[in-house]
Amino acid sequence: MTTLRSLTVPIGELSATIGLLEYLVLNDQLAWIRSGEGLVGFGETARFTASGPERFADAQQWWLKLSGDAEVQNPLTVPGSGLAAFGSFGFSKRSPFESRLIVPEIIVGSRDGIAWITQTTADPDAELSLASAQTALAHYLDVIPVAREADPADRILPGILSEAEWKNAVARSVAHIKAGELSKIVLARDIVASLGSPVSAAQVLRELALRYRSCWTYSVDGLVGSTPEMLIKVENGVARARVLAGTLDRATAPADDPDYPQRVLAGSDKQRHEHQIAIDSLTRHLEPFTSSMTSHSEPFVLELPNVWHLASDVSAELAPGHDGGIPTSLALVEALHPTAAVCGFPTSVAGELISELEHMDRGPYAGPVGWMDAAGNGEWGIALRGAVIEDPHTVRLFAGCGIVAGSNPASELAESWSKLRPMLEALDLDRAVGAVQGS
Ligand SMILES: C=C(O[C@H]1C=CC=C(C(=O)O)[C@@H]1O)C(=O)O
Repeated sequence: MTTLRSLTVPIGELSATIGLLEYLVLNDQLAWIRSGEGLVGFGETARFTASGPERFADAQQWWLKLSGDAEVQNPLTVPGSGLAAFGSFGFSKRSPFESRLIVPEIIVGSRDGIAWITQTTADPDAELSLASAQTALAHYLDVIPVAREADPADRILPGILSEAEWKNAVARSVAHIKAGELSKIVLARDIVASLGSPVSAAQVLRELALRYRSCWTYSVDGLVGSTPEMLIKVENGVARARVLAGTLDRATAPADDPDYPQRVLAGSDKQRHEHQIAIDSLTRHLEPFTSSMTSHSEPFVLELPNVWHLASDVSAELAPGHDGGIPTSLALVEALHPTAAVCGFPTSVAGELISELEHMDRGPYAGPVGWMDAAGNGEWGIALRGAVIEDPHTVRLFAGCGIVAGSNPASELAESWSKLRPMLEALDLDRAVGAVQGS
């Protein structure tokens, strides 16, 4: 294995209004942005790939060795500064999708008003200095951004299942739940954006990061989106999660009824049941790694531009493990994925039923996506409200819905469209939806 060298240098403050968004220029951009802050990566110095049930453990082993051997110069103590990797993991242990960790050549980071640049090289003779980092960054930024216009040939095509087939799968899920085999399953579907002119991933990311400022906008190797759900983040020994389950579409909400989300979402037994299963699964799996844990006693209503969600924030002090060390963010990801917000309960029964009823490989959709650093910190969202860019003209969008005994197939289908909307808007395809609905 090669030995990496990395240098981090603080840089002046970023633009207060757009922050890191000005660095979103490439189609193969690595990104993790919330409210203009986070990490943006350029180029690639090291990569790890794996699939199967051991993908998290293998990635962890690779990262510990790589970061342990690296020569790191980092004057900052900010999570994400110094040597760091972006990552995306497959949802299923049976998926052929290659989970990956990527160490970029350049990272521009920003957090709580502190900004920095990190350069990482595998070349033992390469110069590492602020000047070399700025030269490399300038080279990546030296592209003329092409503004993609909606193309008359743009189409939305049905995915693996037609709408009727997917509603049938929801009805079959409800029957399994009523038969007592499981209490919740999260059933997903895909649609395909077929584009007349090539997609601009950078433009999609900028649109998402501007519209969904409170979400985590991500981009790793063609997986792009803006997720409202934090699987786990670790910062200096403290873990935090944002659990979501329970959804209400804002597009069909009455304009003159401010209590509507509280009454219809927070007041719904069906939605609260769906949420409770998700929060229970997260806290049960996180608890063994903690010395104390706090969460809201009641879920709150999270308002996003497209939907309202029932949400619970969890925070926990991490306890040292058998080796005396605090668990890394990736170790927690391995323990927590897949939660009942994207799989169901019991996990194994729901997982089996998902493969039987969805008829598709989720790939990285609903898998962990994010970054980690050499100190064990990291932020791993759940790859929701996103898409896979399969080629410049083909983008596959995914959305899923928690199904419980009280679920109705037509309502779940409508809910899945509300979750597809962020990506459809970012692709300028939201007006084309009517053409495929009802297929
Ligand atoms: C599975 C998805 O959303 C999950 C997260 C929040 C709310 C959900 C729900 O209400 O069904 C889902 O559990 C998705 O967006 O594809």
